[in-house]
Amino acid sequence: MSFESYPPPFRNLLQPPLSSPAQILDSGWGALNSDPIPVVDLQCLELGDCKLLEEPCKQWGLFRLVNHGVPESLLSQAQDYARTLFSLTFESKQALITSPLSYFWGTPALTPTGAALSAEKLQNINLVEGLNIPLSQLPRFQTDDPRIASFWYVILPSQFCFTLYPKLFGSIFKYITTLHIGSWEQYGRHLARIGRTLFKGMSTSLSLDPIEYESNLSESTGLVRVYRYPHWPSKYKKENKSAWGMDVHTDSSVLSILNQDEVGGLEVLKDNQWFTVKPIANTLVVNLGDMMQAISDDEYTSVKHRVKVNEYRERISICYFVFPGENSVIRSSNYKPFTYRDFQEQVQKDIKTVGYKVGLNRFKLRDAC
Ligand SMILES: O=C(O)CCC(=O)C(=O)O
Ligand SMILES: [Fe+2]
Repeated sequence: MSFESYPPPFRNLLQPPLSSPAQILDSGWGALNSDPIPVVDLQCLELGDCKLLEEPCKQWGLFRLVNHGVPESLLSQAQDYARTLFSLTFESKQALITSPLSYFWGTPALTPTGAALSAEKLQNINLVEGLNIPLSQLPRFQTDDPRIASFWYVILPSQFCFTLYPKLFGSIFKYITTLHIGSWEQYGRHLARIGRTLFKGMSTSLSLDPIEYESNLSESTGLVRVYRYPHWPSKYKKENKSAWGMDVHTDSSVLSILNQDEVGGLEVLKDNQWFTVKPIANTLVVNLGDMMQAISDDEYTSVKHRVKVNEYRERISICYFVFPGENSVIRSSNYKPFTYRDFQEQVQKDIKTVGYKVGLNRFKLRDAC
């Protein structure tokens, strides 16, 4: 572990990792069968079995996705690039990661331009660093650094790759690209495809109006957040201080799709009980966000979740988020009509003034409470 790669306020909290047994990712049906988290098979959904979404979306607001069609090598390749990128010094990350990408730390709450919302207004600093990648703005991105460019390419939907390839990348990157383009360009496409299929299944299951279905999920809003959580030294544990990578929250998205490495730390709340979402090889984790709860008129749940930092090892996770079109109006009987833009503005205001996100309750009709 290199201390220089961490934001200065994290450094005096860290100490060299204690040796820990190598962790091996659980895999196979045995691991899935002994796990309380519900499992959804994307292939069954593609064949039209939308009923299988009901219990996970209503009772949990979260499920594990299998048979998602993303090659395992692509999932781990993205994690490897993220690890390399975060191992750059803090100062290089600040200098190299420029608009439309952004580098943030201490909180996952960002302004619309991707900057971290002022940490002193937040209740707690979270032990997390992140890279924010708004997919539709990639054509503006330019860098010659092959480490960033190659990570970048993993995420990029294919149409952008081909348009930008000649303009953006230097000769080293061109070489790397030639070797890997076939697999890298698939990553962005796969996540958009999965989001689309899931939302279609949910809309069918909820009998949503097809016109609402079109406007409530806007692929052009898709963004990727890449996170690194440092390990948490045991001396702090002895002092009984708690350490969170991310405080309890709900996502503001329609859907969030998570690719996590083997370290683990994600927990979800169901019926007042916290459950660990342990890493299982070749599975993705899907969260329903606030927009999905509103679209479904509270039939589905925007799940409360949090991330604990690991005592021994840093963790990488990569999350794809998709939202409604900024100006498309969400109409449901429990909420006053609002757009995602209204919602975001309210969230930003609440974080600045009260220190946390109030969320959907701001839009709930009184009679519906
Ligand atoms: O890193 C994770 O496991 C979860 C990230 C998350 O909850 C978020 O980005 O909203
Ligand atoms: Fe989240």
